[in-house]
Amino acid sequence: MLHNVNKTYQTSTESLHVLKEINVTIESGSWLTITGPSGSGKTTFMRLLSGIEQADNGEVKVGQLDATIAAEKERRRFRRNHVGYVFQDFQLFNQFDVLTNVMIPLLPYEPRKVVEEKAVQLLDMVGLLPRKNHMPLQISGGEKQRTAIARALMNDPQLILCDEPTGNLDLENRNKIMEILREVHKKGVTIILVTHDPELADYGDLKFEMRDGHLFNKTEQNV
Ligand SMILES: Nc1ncnc2c1ncn2[C@@H]1O[C@H](COP(=O)(O)OP(=O)(O)OP(=O)(O)O)[C@@H](O)[C@H]1O
Repeated sequence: MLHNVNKTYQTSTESLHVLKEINVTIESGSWLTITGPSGSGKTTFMRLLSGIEQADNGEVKVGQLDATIAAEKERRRFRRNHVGYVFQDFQLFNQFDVLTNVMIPLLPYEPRKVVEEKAVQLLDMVGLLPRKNHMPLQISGGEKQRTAIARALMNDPQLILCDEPTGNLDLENRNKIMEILREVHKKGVTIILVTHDPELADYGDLKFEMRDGHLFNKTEQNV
């Protein structure tokens, strides 16, 4: 839930008011899609939800976390335990194989054997078990994104933030990624998807558009 939220970035030369009076309530288990021009504030919105950034004012509450007042350490713990983040550019570690990339988020916290078993299960779910020992540079873009999704699911997140997850992919891979996200959503995970793809923008229970830092609810117009 975001209530009257503003976010400004301060650079050496200017103050950039990126999010303006954002108000939105997202029910647990829903699927929210956000479209909007480049630079309108979509990624910043996601960064507030994940607790990476903090708002200037207003309220940001995500599950049990009051991100407005929580300290950095608490926000990091919340992110680690409850949030999965999927990026357009995958953000895999090229020096580690697919399996290790998926294991990374949990490795510091659980026994290696347990982590590996879980990573193998998730790689199986996204259809990548045969690629588990490949390096990221040896797999396709679609496979990289499926690896990144498996990694994002390692902590059994209640919320998955997908920032243009299919932006670099062809139609076939886009559809595969969406199919996986749909399966995850069926299990009750909340999904927030930022996309420029008009077909994907039509997907979801809630449809919003970000324009110049304002978030507009487009849901009613589509029902
Ligand atoms: N750390 C930062 N410091 C200063 N300005 C920033 C910072 N991060 C983002 N901005 C600026 O804030 C504005 C919104 O950025 P944001 O990444 O949220 O947009 P976006 O809608 O996600 O764009 P795109 O669709 O291109 O990813 C942009 O003008 C960007 O240049």
